[in-house]
Amino acid sequence: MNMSLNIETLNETHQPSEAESGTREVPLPTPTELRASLPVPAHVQGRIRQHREAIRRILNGEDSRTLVVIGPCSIHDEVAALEYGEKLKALADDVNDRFLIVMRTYLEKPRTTVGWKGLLYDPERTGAGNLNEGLLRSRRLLLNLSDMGLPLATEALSPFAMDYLGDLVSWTAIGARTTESQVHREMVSGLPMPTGFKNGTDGSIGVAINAMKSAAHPHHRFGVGSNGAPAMITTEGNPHTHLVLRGGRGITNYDAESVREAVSALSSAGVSASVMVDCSHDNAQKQSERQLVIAREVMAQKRTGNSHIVGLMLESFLEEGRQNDSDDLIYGCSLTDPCIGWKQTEELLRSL
Ligand SMILES: O=C[C@H](O)[C@H](O)COP(=O)(O)O
Ligand SMILES: C=C(OP(=O)(O)O)C(=O)O
Repeated sequence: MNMSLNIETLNETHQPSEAESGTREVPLPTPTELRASLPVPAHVQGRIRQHREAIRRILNGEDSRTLVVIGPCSIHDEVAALEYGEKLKALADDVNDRFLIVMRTYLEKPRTTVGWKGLLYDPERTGAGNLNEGLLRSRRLLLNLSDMGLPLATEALSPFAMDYLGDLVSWTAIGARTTESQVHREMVSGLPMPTGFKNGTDGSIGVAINAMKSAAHPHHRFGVGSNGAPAMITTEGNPHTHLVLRGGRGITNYDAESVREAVSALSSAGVSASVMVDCSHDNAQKQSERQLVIAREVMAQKRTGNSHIVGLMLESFLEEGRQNDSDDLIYGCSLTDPCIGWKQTEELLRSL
């Protein structure tokens, strides 16, 4: 793997310039440059195409397995993420007859107000931000995880980030805070992988339904061309989208009645009625162990005939819970939302 694009060279050749407003600029490599310096080997590219297709088949009801998008709320430590990935890959192979397991590799975090925004923005978590380093470390991590044979999922928060990393991703989420955004809907219209739209933070599913309709359409949007210059990007429309139920404003929406209502609204709107249930976020009300109860309850709905439920999302890491950032971090424990630990994860997926 060619690692020749290094941060020092980039920062030397592109000195920050002071704009009139007082904002600062640090140039970044173009997406083409970053992809060329850390390319995806041909065998991994082939596997990613297969993973995307396997997910599409589940969404279309052609494969009865359950799609499980699982992993840390956010990645702050690549070593722990790789250890988690190795364990998850072994487990995924064992339960492959029932589940298609996709690892959450969330490198960007949407914040309610402010907070650490993820490895991509601030890999050292100093608050200073370093997108050059964040891009290199994020792409390297996704390459290493992909090389293990794991399908990867992420939340696409900045449309620019997908230009740098999207070729390594098999399933994408648009988060509750951005489902209503036209810019995100336009981006999904051009994404080559299946994408889930979360319901809004207030629990509304109408915004996700509108997002699915919009993303299925062609769009013209602002973007960056392959030479790194601004370009008008024309997208074809992404027909492989679905709703993710994550609860909202403290109210859950994973129960049979809520799922039925969602399926009926999706069907009336003429969009895909396949639903993934996010067992975390407002459904779990920040109590990680509630995810276990929710996953069992949702799988029971599926077993008793609700074929519209195609997937689960779970937040899981090596250690249970969460921690505040400090100089004395617990290895493998989330810095953002609480996660179930590895032991709980393994027990859950083997027993479901
Ligand atoms: O998934 C993680 C969080 O719920 C999301 O990023 C919002 O976090 P915040 O409310 O702590 O900012
Ligand atoms: C931020 C996330 O979810 P949501 O958009 O549902 O809050 C997430 O899945 O990490």
